[in-house]
Amino acid sequence: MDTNRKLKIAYKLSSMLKCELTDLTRLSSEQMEYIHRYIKDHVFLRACPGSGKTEVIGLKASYEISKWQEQNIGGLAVLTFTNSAAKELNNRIRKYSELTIGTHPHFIGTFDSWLHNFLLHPFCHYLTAYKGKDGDKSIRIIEQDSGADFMYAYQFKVDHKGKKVPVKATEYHFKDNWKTVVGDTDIAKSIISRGLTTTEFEEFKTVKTKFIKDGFATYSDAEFLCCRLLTKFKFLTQKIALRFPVIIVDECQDLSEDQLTIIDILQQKGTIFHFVGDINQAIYEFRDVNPELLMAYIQKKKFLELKLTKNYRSNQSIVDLTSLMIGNSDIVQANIGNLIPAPCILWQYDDQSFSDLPTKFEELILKHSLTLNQCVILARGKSTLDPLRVQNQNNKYTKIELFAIALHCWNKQQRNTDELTNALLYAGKFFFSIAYGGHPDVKNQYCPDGIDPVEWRLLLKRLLDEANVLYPFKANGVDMTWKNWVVLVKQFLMNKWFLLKYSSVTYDKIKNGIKSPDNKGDKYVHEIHSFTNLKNPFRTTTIHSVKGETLEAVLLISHKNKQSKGGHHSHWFREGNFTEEHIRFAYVACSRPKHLLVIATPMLSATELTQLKKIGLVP
Ligand SMILES: Nc1ncnc2c1ncn2[C@@H]1O[C@H](COP(=O)(O)OP(=O)(O)OP(=O)(O)O)[C@@H](O)[C@H]1O
Repeated sequence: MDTNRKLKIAYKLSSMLKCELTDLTRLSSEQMEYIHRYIKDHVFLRACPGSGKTEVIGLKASYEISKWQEQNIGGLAVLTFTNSAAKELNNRIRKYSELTIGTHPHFIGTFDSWLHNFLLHPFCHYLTAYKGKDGDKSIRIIEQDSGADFMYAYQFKVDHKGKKVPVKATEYHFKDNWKTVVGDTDIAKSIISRGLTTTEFEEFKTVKTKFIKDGFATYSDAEFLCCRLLTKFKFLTQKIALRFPVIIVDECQDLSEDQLTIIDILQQKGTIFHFVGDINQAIYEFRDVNPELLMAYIQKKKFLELKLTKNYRSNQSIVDLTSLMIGNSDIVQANIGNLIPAPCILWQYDDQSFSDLPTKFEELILKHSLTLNQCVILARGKSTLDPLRVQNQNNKYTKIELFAIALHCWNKQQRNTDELTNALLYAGKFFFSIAYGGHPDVKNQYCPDGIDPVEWRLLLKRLLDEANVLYPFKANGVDMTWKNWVVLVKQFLMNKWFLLKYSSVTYDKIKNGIKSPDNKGDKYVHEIHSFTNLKNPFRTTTIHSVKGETLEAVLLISHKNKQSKGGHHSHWFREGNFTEEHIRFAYVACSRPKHLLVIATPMLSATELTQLKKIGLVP
């Protein structure tokens, strides 16, 4: 698009929308092209990370809404997949358009809320004959992991691996007009994958039918029921297609198979679809999302493909590295310069240095004057991160301090999950280090070899409960010093030593190691409170939870062993094979930061090191 045309469109839009001319002149030709594009063609806007999708959809929707009166029928739907993304879209559209209070006849929200409000709740009872309660026939959505008591009415037992295993109606769903059952939990998947007998299949179906007839559905059931509704009641499909003649789907890579079926039915009745997204950021395989199906659909229906190829988020080094990860040979241009000379860094850790990673990251952040709360530590799974969530500055607690912290976390009023995890972790480390030899493994709360991890956890819980005599760290209402507290701890350990099954030493052998921290004998034990508040200063979270975000720096940590499901660096960087979901997870993580990306791996072989250097990481 030449400059004159771009300027002309910018003038036109600024007179129609609530925005300054400069908001529009900074847009790229690609962005402008899509915003100004005729709405009545099916479009796939293929966007690279950081290409300003949200901004572009906000402007596009505002522009279409401002012209909508002419069309006089139905409304525009702008759909996305998480509540936070829906909120952000809503804000952008309101910022540029005249929408003030409601959005009628338009709809801006999640795909699920759109489906439930316009199809499931008002019409599903025609399909299921649900009688409703007090005249309300809307469906109650039940979470897949619901532990509610009433769910026992929708549970049955299946023979599996020599045992009777309970299965709830929330653990699976049907597709293909009740012909196929799909597991949604590990156990249901495992049962279904070994093949169901006809009787078992019928039992799955009977229990699900009862669940649905009683007015309940999981999210997957809701999609299935909506597919059934649209297939069975053609007049309804026609009405929905007229009600929403155009639908824009943001983050289209997250569309599930059933959602795609719903789209296809409406498309055949005339609804126009605009898909906006990045196929390489599809990370919802667990709920039947397969980007290949989406691409096949786009090609079959001959969607017009437009592209956003400029990255406004990250510097060129980060952009180049992420392109290499997914085998993208197109040039993606970065629009910000390098603030840091070599912004893609590789660290290697061993068991000792692992816990120092946050401190090392903090030093780097401060050195480059980045904003701490815009920097995040990421891993694929929580287990990699658990040991890093809380620690003192160098994580070198003495044995007795570990025990005091464990008790402090355990006895917190309204203990949250982090505190529970930490209490077990610190207690595990304490008892492991005083009573057992061997290789410590943080994963199962330092469970010693030969002990069942569940048994170990129960033992830790029992010891922490029975140690309530040692907490709070007071005697007769007065704060205790370490010197005095050690005496009580020793007494406790002597009495409870028999509980530490298979310990490799006797209490007598270890008792001298139970002592006050160096130079702290006369200090108060309760000062440990401030230790436990010394959280690692970073948001420490999984890749899933930063999807769609822009950050200043990311430390992405590889799990230490290859057995981790997609959490090890060898699952992320695969020459010649770019289709696996593990790679897309790493791609989402690496494409979040603006200025700095650090990848921390366990010690690497020479070949691995060469491979990581080749994609642009600097050791
Ligand atoms: N034309 C532009 N000029 C300057 N900055 C822009 C432009 N378009 C978008 N941006 C900025 O680029 C950043 C990334 O945009 P955004 O978060 O919308 O990307 P995205 O396409 O949704 O990325 P992802 O899919 O990776 O989450 C934002 O800070 C946004 O304000």
